[in-house]
Amino acid sequence: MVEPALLAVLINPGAGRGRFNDVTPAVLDRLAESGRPIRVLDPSTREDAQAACHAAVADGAAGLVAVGGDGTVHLALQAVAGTDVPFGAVPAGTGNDFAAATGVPAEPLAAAAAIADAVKAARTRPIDLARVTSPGGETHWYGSVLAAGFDAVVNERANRMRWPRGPRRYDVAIFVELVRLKARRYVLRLDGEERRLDAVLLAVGNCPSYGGGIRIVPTADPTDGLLDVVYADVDRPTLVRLKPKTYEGTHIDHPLVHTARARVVEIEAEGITTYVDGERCLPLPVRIEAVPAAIHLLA
Ligand SMILES: Nc1ncnc2c1ncn2[C@@H]1O[C@H](COP(=O)(O)OP(=O)(O)OP(=O)(O)O)[C@@H](O)[C@H]1O
Repeated sequence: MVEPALLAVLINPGAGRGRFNDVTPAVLDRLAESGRPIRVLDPSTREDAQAACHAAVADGAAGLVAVGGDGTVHLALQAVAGTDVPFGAVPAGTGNDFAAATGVPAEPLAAAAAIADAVKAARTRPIDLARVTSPGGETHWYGSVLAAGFDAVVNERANRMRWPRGPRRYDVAIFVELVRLKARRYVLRLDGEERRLDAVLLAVGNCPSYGGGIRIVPTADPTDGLLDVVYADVDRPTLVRLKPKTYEGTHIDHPLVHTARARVVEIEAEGITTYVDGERCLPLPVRIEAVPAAIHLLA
């Protein structure tokens, strides 16, 4: 008898500061209700995790499931994008923005049950991804948001800092970068149409949010085949006042906050390394392309 193709499950035990580790066995039980043998991938480094995802896809897995937050989803997306291997997300991170935007149940066990059902019924939904390319041809996929302004600079500073640990590091990085805040000169090309602008904030969304519910690109829709862009040139007090509004996405009502939509977005500026799905990505300049139906979501 031929064994049915197995369901590969990438688990990030560090996601959500480990607070979902207790439910992992029950998540695996739910996934097993799909009737597929489960293969758990729990590599110890990000690089091993990436390699294990690619190997699972190359071996013809029936699906690849990421149990973790947006960083874990990001790793799995690099392997499933553009293939026929379906993808499932079980939200178990600090930020689960991709899962939230694509209609995945917020509760890990409910998400796992929905994936098992979808596998059994061979039911998937097409979801767009964005593909970022450097001038040298290096490419990365992302699901949620590319940050190329203040938020990217804050991430970069926080990553360089050794102290303090935990979320306090971000508070310190935000403070330092607010003090140093200055607009940068960008060249933005939207489907080839060039805009030269000064901005402190520039984000490109396939989905609306990052950072666990910050709706920085609130109009983004991962099923419309397009990317949404938000940029703003505001001073320090205005940026601080706009921050709480980003949770609702109402910052885009401010007259100095601009939105746009395109299939291909090109960005140039000096001294910025982009962040996608909360992960360090390519330095500018980059080209970002919306890729319709790049994954088949189990949900
Ligand atoms: N199996 C793994 N082993 C080691 N690192 C991993 C593994 N899976 C994912 N990672 C990395 O762990 C980091 C955090 O993962 P993720 O974003 O899923 O969790 P989070 O709790 O939402 O994130 P954060 O700690 O940034 O708040 C990411 O950089 C991701 O690439």
